[in-house]
Amino acid sequence: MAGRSATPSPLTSSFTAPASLSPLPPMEAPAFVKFPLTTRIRSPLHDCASPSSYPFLPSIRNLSFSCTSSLISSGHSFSHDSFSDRSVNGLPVSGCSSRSFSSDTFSYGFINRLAVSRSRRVYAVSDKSPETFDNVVLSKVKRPLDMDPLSLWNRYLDWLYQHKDLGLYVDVSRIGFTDEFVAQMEPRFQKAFKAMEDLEAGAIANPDEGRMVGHYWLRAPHLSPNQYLQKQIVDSLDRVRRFAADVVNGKIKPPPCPAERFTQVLSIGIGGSALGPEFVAEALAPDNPPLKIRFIDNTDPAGIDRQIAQLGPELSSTLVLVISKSGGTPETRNGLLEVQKAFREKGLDFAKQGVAVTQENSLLDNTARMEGWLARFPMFDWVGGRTSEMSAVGLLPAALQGINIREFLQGAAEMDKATRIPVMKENPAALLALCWYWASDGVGSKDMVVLPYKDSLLLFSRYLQQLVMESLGKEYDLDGNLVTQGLSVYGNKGSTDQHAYIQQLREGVPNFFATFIEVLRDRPPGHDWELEPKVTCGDYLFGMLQGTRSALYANKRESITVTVEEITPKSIGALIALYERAVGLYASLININAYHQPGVEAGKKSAAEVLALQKRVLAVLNEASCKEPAEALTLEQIAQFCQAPSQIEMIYKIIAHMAANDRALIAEGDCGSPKSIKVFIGECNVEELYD
Ligand SMILES: O=P(O)(O)OC[C@H]1O[C@](O)(CO)[C@@H](O)[C@@H]1O
Repeated sequence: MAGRSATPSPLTSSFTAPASLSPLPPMEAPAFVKFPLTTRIRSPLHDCASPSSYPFLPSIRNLSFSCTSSLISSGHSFSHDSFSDRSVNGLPVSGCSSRSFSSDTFSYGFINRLAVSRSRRVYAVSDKSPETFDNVVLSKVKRPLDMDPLSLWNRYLDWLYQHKDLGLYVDVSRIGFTDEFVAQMEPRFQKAFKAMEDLEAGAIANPDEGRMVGHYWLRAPHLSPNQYLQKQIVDSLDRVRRFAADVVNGKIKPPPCPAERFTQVLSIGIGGSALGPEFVAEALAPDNPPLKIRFIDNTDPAGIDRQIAQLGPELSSTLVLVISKSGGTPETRNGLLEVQKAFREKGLDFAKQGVAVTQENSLLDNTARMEGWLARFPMFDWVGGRTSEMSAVGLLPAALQGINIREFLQGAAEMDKATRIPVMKENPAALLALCWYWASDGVGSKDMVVLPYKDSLLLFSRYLQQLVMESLGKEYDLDGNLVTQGLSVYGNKGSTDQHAYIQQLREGVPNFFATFIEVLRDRPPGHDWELEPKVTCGDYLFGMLQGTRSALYANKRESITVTVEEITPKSIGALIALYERAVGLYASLININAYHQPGVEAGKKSAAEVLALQKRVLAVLNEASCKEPAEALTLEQIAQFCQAPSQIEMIYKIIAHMAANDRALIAEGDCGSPKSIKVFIGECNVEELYD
C-alpha cells in the first residue's frame, strides 16, 4: 500500500481526485446517484485506519469513492447515519460530497461501510468504470462461489468438522470464504479465544453490568473460578435432581389428593426463562413423560386462560414453576397472579404447588419465601437469562419430564471442551463464527435462516433467535462506537418450510445464509419401513434437505450444515453449547458485549409509561364524570387535562383498547374517526377524586 499512512490525515476541501483516476465516463446522473437519504451506513468492525486488518478488501486499491463531508472531516471514525444531497464530479449524488478521493485508507473505510448496505443501490467510482458496491464486494472481494462438484467435494473434505463422541458434524463448505479471509481472520480469532479463556477464568466479561459470565461452569463446576461458586452449582444441581426425583416418584405429592402424584408442570417465564425449557421439552420429552409440561410465556390473557382451561381438573396436580432471573419481569408476574387466581377459584392452595426459580432475594424469591412455596431454586447473578438452560431454569423442567439431565450436561461439557481449542479449523464454534462473519460481512448484512429437518427441533430457531439476537444486536461496541450490530435469525423446520418461504430463499432477494440442522437417525431402531420400494419416509426428509441445500447453493445461496447422529439429551446439550460458544466468539470478533441487553429496557420503560398514562386518563375521565352534569371529553381535552398533548395518539389507543374490553369507560363516536370520539365514565368514583 504505497503512500498510505496508518492514520488518515483530515482531508480538506481542496482535496481532489488523484490523477490516476480516469475521468468518469458519461452516465445518467440518476443511475449513478440513487440511494435514499435515509440510507443507513453501518459502523465498521475494523480499524479502518488499518486496511490490512480488513479481511474483505485485500485487493481493492485505487478505487475512488464519493464520500460524505463528515467522513472527510472526521477521518476514519464515521458517525453519521444518513447522507445529504451532494454531487460527485458534477453529477448530483444523493448523500455524497462533491469530492472523490482514493486514499487507500479512506477507500477501505468507506467500502467497509457501504459494502454492508449493498442491498441498496449505492454506487462507487473506480479507476475502471463505475460499479455498484455489489460488484465491488461480490466480484472483487467475495469471489464467485465455486460450483465445480469435485472441487466442492474437496472443500467439503478439507473443512468438514467431526466430533466423534458426540456424533456431530459441521460442514462449512458451502460458505464461500477464501483462504485469504481465513488468514486475515486468524489474529482476530486468537484474540477471541483469549477473551473466551479470560471469561471462563472469571473475568468481568459483561462490563456494562459488572458481571462475570459463567454459563460454561454449569456443566463443569470444577472450572468455576472459586470454590464458593463451585459449591453453589453442585448444590443446586443436587437439589434439582432430588426434588425432581421426589416429585416423579410421588414422594412429594400435590396436597389436595395425597394419594396421587403431580401429573403436570405449568412453567411461567419469558425470554431466557422460557425459550430453553420450551425447546428442550419439544426436542427431548418422551411421549409419555412422568409429568407433562405446558408454558405460559406471555401476558396474553387469552393465552393464559387457554393453558389453565386445558389443565382443567388437573390443576390440582399441577406443579407450577415460576421462572425469572430478575424476579420482577411483568409478564411473568402477571402469569403468576393469573394462575394464583385460578387456584383460589378452585379452592386450591397455590403455595403448596408453587416453585420459584430466581435470584436470591429477588421480589419473586421473597414472595415465595414469605408465602411458603413448595420449593425455591437459585439463579445465579453470573448466568444470563439466554444462557441459563443448564441452570435450574432448564434442568428442573427437564428432569420433571424424565429427560436425562446428566447426559444433557455431559453433551454440553464435551462440546465446551471441543470449542475451547484455539485452532479455528478444529473448533466447530469458531467455524460457525467464521461463517457468520463472512456471510454477513461481520455486520449482520445477511440473516441466518435456521432450518432443522426434524419436527422435534422446531423450536431451535426460536431459541437461537434470542440467544443470537439479544446477544449480538447492539448499538454500541465495547469501545463505545456506534455500530448497530446484529445477526437476524429466523426459521422453522424443513421440509415444511419448503412449502412456505424457500421459494424466496432460492430465487428472491439474497439477503440470508442458511443453516441446515440434519439428524441422521430417522426413527428409533427397528421402527422404520419402506413406504415405497427401497425408500422410507425419512429418506424423503433427507432428500428434501439435500435437495434444498444443493438448489440454494446452485443459485449462489450459501449454507452451513450441522449434523447430529440422533436427537438425544447429549446431542441437544452439545448443540446448545455449540451455539453459545459461537455467539461468544463472534461477539469478540465484532467487539461487542454479548451478555447485556440494554435495548430491552427501552421497551419495558415505554410499556410502563403507557400504563401510567392509562391511569392518568382514567383519573381525568373520572373527574369529568363526577361533574354535574357528567362531562364527556374529546381526545384533545383528555390529552390536555392529562398534561400530555403530545400523547394524544397513545390516549386514543388506550381508550380504544379499554372500550373494546368492556371497561367502565364509554366512548361515543366513530372509532375510525378519532376526532369524533367523546369519552366518559358511566359512574363517578368520588373516593378516587381524593386519592
Ligand atoms: O428471567 P427474567 O429476569 O424474568 O427475564 C426474562 C428475559 O427478559 C430479558 O431480560 C429481556 O428480554 C431476557 O434477557 C430474559 O431472558
